[in-house]
Amino acid sequence: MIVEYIRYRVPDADGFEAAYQRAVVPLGRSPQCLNYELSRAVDEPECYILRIEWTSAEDHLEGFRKSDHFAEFFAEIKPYVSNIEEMRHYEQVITKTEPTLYEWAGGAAALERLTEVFYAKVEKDDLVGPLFAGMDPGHPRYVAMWLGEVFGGPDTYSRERGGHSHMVSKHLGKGVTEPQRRRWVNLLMDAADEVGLPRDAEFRAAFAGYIEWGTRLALYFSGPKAQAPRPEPVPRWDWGSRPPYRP
Ligand code: HEM
Repeated sequence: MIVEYIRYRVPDADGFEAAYQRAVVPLGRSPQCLNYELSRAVDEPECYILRIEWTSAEDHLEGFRKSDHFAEFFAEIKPYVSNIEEMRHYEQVITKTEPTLYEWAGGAAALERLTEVFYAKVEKDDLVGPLFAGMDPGHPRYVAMWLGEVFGGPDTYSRERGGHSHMVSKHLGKGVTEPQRRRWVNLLMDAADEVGLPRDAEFRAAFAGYIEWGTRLALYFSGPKAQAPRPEPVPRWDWGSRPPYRP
């Protein structure tokens, strides 16, 4: 993640804020933008800072800047370009951070244990087993790499396995049914208990949230209406509205 700061000095506060209200719609829709915030200086109301979290500087410059979202965004804020005093990408050096879901889960070793136990169950299962007939022996490890990256660990899946589009393409045409999706979820949750993934409510809610979301996407991408995936970064999942409980 990289943070872009844009500092403005703008006399026309109302017009500027209204333009940004419109501009953040395409900005927020773009997959490269993780978050944004526009703030006004309390002691000097002409000064604004726009803070945008991007998945990476390259995703910002090569992905967002070349997308239709950028064209829409730029059309709104173009009149204020000459008011920019600084525009830079910043790397975080020191921050107050929560542990990632990856760290909380126990890192790569815990996720590899999880997927090993899970796929052993999958292979024996009458409903989902046939989908995985002839499965690549590396599959459990690849899925552990994917989960690790999603949950805030290293970007190994992107670097070694072709990232988001490769993962999605593996599901195309598989024709997964809703009962199969649900069985996949149930078996994964059983495996999570069996290998001792943390049982606290906050972790399990975030974990289940991603699994619910991810399996519903897998269902869609495996089905007849699926469109080929657009290039986009591996999704990142975090604690949501419940950070880890620490008494
Ligand atoms: C959160 C949900 C899911 C995640 C994170 C996930 C993850 C993955 C990943 C990373 C791959 C590609 C591995 C590689 O790099 O080769 C893959 C392939 C596959 N997934 Fe999923 N998946 C999910 C849901 C599902 C569901 C619900 C099903 C079916 C019930 C399913 C069936 C398959 C199959 C059949 C393959 C191809 C395996 C092969 O190469 O033979 N996935 N999945």
